[in-house]
Amino acid sequence: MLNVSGLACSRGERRLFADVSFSLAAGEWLHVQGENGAGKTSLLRLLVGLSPADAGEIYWRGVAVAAGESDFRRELVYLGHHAAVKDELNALENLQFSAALDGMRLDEQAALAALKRLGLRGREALPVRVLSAGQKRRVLLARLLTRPAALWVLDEVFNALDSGAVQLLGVLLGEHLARGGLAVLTSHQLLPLPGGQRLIL
Ligand SMILES: Nc1ncnc2c1ncn2[C@@H]1O[C@H](COP(=O)(O)OP(=O)(O)OP(=O)(O)O)[C@@H](O)[C@H]1O
Repeated sequence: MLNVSGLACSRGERRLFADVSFSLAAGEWLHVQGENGAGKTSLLRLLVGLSPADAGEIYWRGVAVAAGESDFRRELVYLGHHAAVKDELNALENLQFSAALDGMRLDEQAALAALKRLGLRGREALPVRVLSAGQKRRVLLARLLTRPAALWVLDEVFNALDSGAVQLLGVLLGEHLARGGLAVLTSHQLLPLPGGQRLIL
Protein backbone atom coordinates (compact mmCIF):
# COMPACT_ATOMS: atom_id res chain seq x y z
CA MET A 1 0.00 0.00 0.00
CA LEU A 2 2.80 2.42 0.90
CA ASN A 3 5.95 2.28 -1.20
CA VAL A 4 8.78 4.69 -0.64
CA SER A 5 11.87 4.65 -2.81
CA GLY A 6 15.10 6.60 -2.86
CA LEU A 7 14.08 9.42 -0.53
CA ALA A 8 16.81 11.93 0.20
CA CYS A 9 16.75 14.97 2.46
CA SER A 10 19.18 17.77 3.24
CA ARG A 11 18.97 20.49 5.83
CA GLY A 12 21.20 23.44 5.08
CA GLU A 13 24.52 22.06 3.84
CA ARG A 14 24.01 18.75 5.55
CA ARG A 15 22.71 15.60 3.87
CA LEU A 16 20.56 13.90 6.51
CA PHE A 17 19.77 10.76 4.56
CA ALA A 18 19.68 9.39 1.04
CA ASP A 19 18.25 6.29 -0.61
CA VAL A 20 15.63 5.63 2.03
CA SER A 21 13.29 2.96 0.72
CA PHE A 22 10.63 0.83 2.38
CA SER A 23 7.29 -0.79 1.65
CA LEU A 24 4.41 -1.39 4.00
CA ALA A 25 1.44 -3.60 3.26
CA ALA A 26 -1.86 -3.57 5.16
CA GLY A 27 -1.27 -4.44 8.81
CA GLU A 28 2.45 -3.61 8.77
CA TRP A 29 4.41 -0.96 10.63
CA LEU A 30 7.81 0.67 10.51
CA HIS A 31 9.96 1.78 13.43
CA VAL A 32 12.23 4.64 12.37
CA GLN A 33 15.29 4.73 14.59
CA GLY A 34 18.42 6.82 14.88
CA GLU A 35 20.38 9.11 17.14
CA ASN A 36 19.27 12.63 18.03
CA GLY A 37 19.51 14.72 14.89
CA ALA A 38 19.67 11.73 12.54
CA GLY A 39 16.64 12.98 10.59
CA LYS A 40 13.72 10.93 11.91
CA THR A 41 11.36 13.90 12.28
CA SER A 42 12.53 15.24 8.92
CA LEU A 43 11.68 11.91 7.27
CA LEU A 44 8.19 11.86 8.78
CA ARG A 45 7.50 15.48 7.78
CA LEU A 46 8.62 14.67 4.29
CA LEU A 47 6.44 11.59 4.22
CA VAL A 48 3.28 13.51 5.17
CA GLY A 49 4.01 16.32 2.72
CA LEU A 50 5.03 19.04 5.16
CA SER A 51 8.43 19.46 3.55
CA PRO A 52 9.85 18.59 0.14
CA ALA A 53 12.29 15.76 -0.56
CA ASP A 54 15.52 16.26 -2.51
CA ALA A 55 14.84 13.04 -4.36
CA GLY A 56 12.66 9.97 -4.25
CA GLU A 57 9.09 8.85 -4.73
CA ILE A 58 6.18 7.98 -2.49
CA TYR A 59 3.44 5.73 -3.82
CA TRP A 60 0.16 5.17 -2.01
CA ARG A 61 -2.09 2.40 -3.29
CA GLY A 62 0.05 2.37 -6.42
CA VAL A 63 -0.38 6.08 -7.20
CA ALA A 64 2.48 8.59 -6.94
CA VAL A 65 1.66 11.01 -4.12
CA ALA A 66 3.45 13.88 -5.87
CA ALA A 67 1.04 13.61 -8.81
CA GLY A 68 -1.66 15.04 -6.54
CA GLU A 69 -4.20 12.40 -7.58
CA SER A 70 -3.60 10.23 -4.59
CA ASP A 71 -5.88 10.07 -1.53
CA PHE A 72 -2.77 9.79 0.61
CA ARG A 73 -3.15 13.01 2.62
CA ARG A 74 -6.79 12.29 3.41
CA GLU A 75 -5.97 8.76 4.50
CA LEU A 76 -3.29 9.55 7.04
CA VAL A 77 -3.18 11.03 10.51
CA TYR A 78 0.05 12.65 11.63
CA LEU A 79 0.96 13.42 15.22
CA GLY A 80 4.14 15.48 15.08
CA HIS A 81 6.85 15.73 17.66
CA HIS A 82 5.59 19.11 18.79
CA ALA A 83 1.90 18.47 18.28
CA ALA A 84 0.02 20.20 21.03
CA VAL A 85 -3.43 20.66 22.39
CA LYS A 86 -5.04 24.08 22.78
CA ASP A 87 -4.81 25.05 26.42
CA GLU A 88 -7.86 27.28 26.45
CA LEU A 89 -10.18 24.59 25.04
CA ASN A 90 -11.40 21.55 26.93
CA ALA A 91 -10.60 18.01 25.82
CA LEU A 92 -13.84 17.58 23.88
CA GLU A 93 -13.46 20.95 22.13
CA ASN A 94 -9.85 20.10 21.29
CA LEU A 95 -10.90 16.97 19.43
CA GLN A 96 -13.67 18.81 17.62
CA PHE A 97 -11.34 21.68 16.75
CA SER A 98 -8.64 19.44 15.27
CA ALA A 99 -11.25 17.49 13.32
CA ALA A 100 -12.61 20.77 11.93
CA LEU A 101 -9.10 21.73 10.80
CA ASP A 102 -9.09 18.50 8.81
CA GLY A 103 -12.46 19.41 7.32
CA MET A 104 -14.37 16.86 9.41
CA ARG A 105 -17.31 17.29 11.71
CA LEU A 106 -16.80 15.21 14.80
CA ASP A 107 -19.88 13.90 16.55
CA GLU A 108 -19.83 14.62 20.31
CA GLN A 109 -20.57 11.00 21.23
CA ALA A 110 -17.64 9.78 19.13
CA ALA A 111 -15.34 12.33 20.74
CA LEU A 112 -16.49 11.38 24.24
CA ALA A 113 -15.99 7.68 23.47
CA ALA A 114 -12.43 8.37 22.29
CA LEU A 115 -11.63 10.36 25.44
CA LYS A 116 -13.10 7.62 27.60
CA ARG A 117 -10.93 5.03 25.86
CA LEU A 118 -7.91 7.18 26.65
CA GLY A 119 -8.84 7.21 30.33
CA LEU A 120 -10.06 10.79 30.41
CA ARG A 121 -13.58 10.18 31.62
CA GLY A 122 -14.61 13.02 33.92
CA ARG A 123 -11.93 15.32 32.43
CA GLU A 124 -13.74 16.12 29.18
CA ALA A 125 -15.02 19.53 30.22
CA LEU A 126 -11.90 20.90 31.93
CA PRO A 127 -9.70 23.36 30.05
CA VAL A 128 -6.70 21.26 29.11
CA ARG A 129 -4.31 23.76 30.72
CA VAL A 130 -5.28 22.22 34.08
CA LEU A 131 -4.52 18.67 32.90
CA SER A 132 -1.18 16.99 33.57
CA ALA A 133 1.40 16.65 30.78
CA GLY A 134 0.52 12.99 30.33
CA GLN A 135 -3.21 13.72 30.26
CA LYS A 136 -2.62 16.33 27.55
CA ARG A 137 -0.77 13.69 25.55
CA ARG A 138 -3.77 11.41 25.98
CA VAL A 139 -6.08 14.12 24.55
CA LEU A 140 -3.75 14.28 21.56
CA LEU A 141 -3.76 10.50 21.18
CA ALA A 142 -7.58 10.45 21.27
CA ARG A 143 -7.37 12.00 17.78
CA LEU A 144 -6.27 8.61 16.49
CA LEU A 145 -9.65 7.18 17.39
CA THR A 146 -11.64 9.96 15.77
CA ARG A 147 -10.16 9.62 12.28
CA PRO A 148 -10.86 6.88 9.74
CA ALA A 149 -7.16 6.96 8.78
CA ALA A 150 -5.41 3.99 7.17
CA LEU A 151 -1.92 5.30 7.97
CA TRP A 152 -0.78 6.55 11.37
CA VAL A 153 2.43 8.60 11.27
CA LEU A 154 3.52 9.14 14.85
CA ASP A 155 6.59 11.05 15.99
CA GLU A 156 7.75 10.21 19.52
CA VAL A 157 4.20 9.69 20.73
CA PHE A 158 5.32 7.55 23.64
CA ASN A 159 6.95 10.57 25.32
CA ALA A 160 5.51 11.64 28.68
CA LEU A 161 3.20 8.65 28.91
CA ASP A 162 2.96 6.56 32.06
CA SER A 163 3.28 2.80 31.78
CA GLY A 164 -0.50 2.34 31.56
CA ALA A 165 -0.74 4.78 28.65
CA VAL A 166 2.24 3.15 26.88
CA GLN A 167 0.48 -0.17 27.14
CA LEU A 168 -2.84 1.33 25.98
CA LEU A 169 -1.21 2.95 22.95
CA GLY A 170 0.35 -0.42 22.13
CA VAL A 171 -3.15 -1.95 22.23
CA LEU A 172 -4.60 0.82 20.04
CA LEU A 173 -1.80 0.37 17.52
CA GLY A 174 -2.35 -3.39 17.57
CA GLU A 175 -6.07 -2.91 16.87
CA HIS A 176 -5.31 -0.46 14.06
CA LEU A 177 -2.91 -2.92 12.41
CA ALA A 178 -5.34 -5.81 12.88
CA ARG A 179 -7.93 -3.76 10.95
CA GLY A 180 -5.44 -3.54 8.08
CA GLY A 181 -4.02 -0.15 9.05
CA LEU A 182 -0.37 0.87 8.67
CA ALA A 183 1.90 2.85 10.96
CA VAL A 184 5.22 4.67 10.78
CA LEU A 185 6.63 5.50 14.20
CA THR A 186 9.69 7.11 15.68
CA SER A 187 10.67 6.29 19.21
CA HIS A 188 13.83 6.02 21.24
CA GLN A 189 12.12 3.39 23.37
CA LEU A 190 11.36 -0.23 22.70
CA LEU A 191 7.79 -0.30 21.47
CA PRO A 192 5.12 -2.49 23.04
CA LEU A 193 4.15 -3.88 19.66
CA PRO A 194 5.27 -7.12 18.06
CA GLY A 195 6.69 -7.39 14.55
CA GLY A 196 7.45 -4.32 12.55
CA GLN A 197 10.22 -3.35 10.18
CA ARG A 198 13.17 -1.28 11.33
CA LEU A 199 14.69 1.63 9.50
CA ILE A 200 17.84 3.03 11.03
CA LEU A 201 18.91 6.50 9.89
N1 LIG B 1 14.16 23.61 9.05
C1 LIG B 1 15.41 23.26 9.37
N2 LIG B 1 16.46 24.08 9.11
C2 LIG B 1 17.73 23.73 9.43
N3 LIG B 1 18.05 22.57 10.02
C3 LIG B 1 17.05 21.72 10.29
C4 LIG B 1 15.69 22.01 9.99
N4 LIG B 1 14.92 20.97 10.39
C5 LIG B 1 15.78 20.07 10.91
N5 LIG B 1 17.04 20.52 10.86
C6 LIG B 1 18.23 19.81 11.31
O1 LIG B 1 18.22 18.53 10.75
C7 LIG B 1 18.73 17.58 11.67
C8 LIG B 1 17.74 16.46 11.88
O2 LIG B 1 16.62 16.91 12.63
P1 LIG B 1 15.42 15.94 13.00
O3 LIG B 1 14.50 16.72 13.88
O4 LIG B 1 14.86 15.37 11.76
O5 LIG B 1 16.19 14.81 13.83
P2 LIG B 1 15.62 13.59 14.71
O6 LIG B 1 16.29 12.35 14.23
O7 LIG B 1 14.13 13.60 14.70
O8 LIG B 1 16.20 13.98 16.14
P3 LIG B 1 15.67 13.73 17.65
O9 LIG B 1 15.91 12.29 17.98
O10 LIG B 1 16.56 14.64 18.43
O11 LIG B 1 14.24 14.15 17.70
C9 LIG B 1 19.05 18.35 12.95
O12 LIG B 1 20.44 18.64 12.97
C10 LIG B 1 18.23 19.62 12.80
O13 LIG B 1 18.83 20.70 13.46
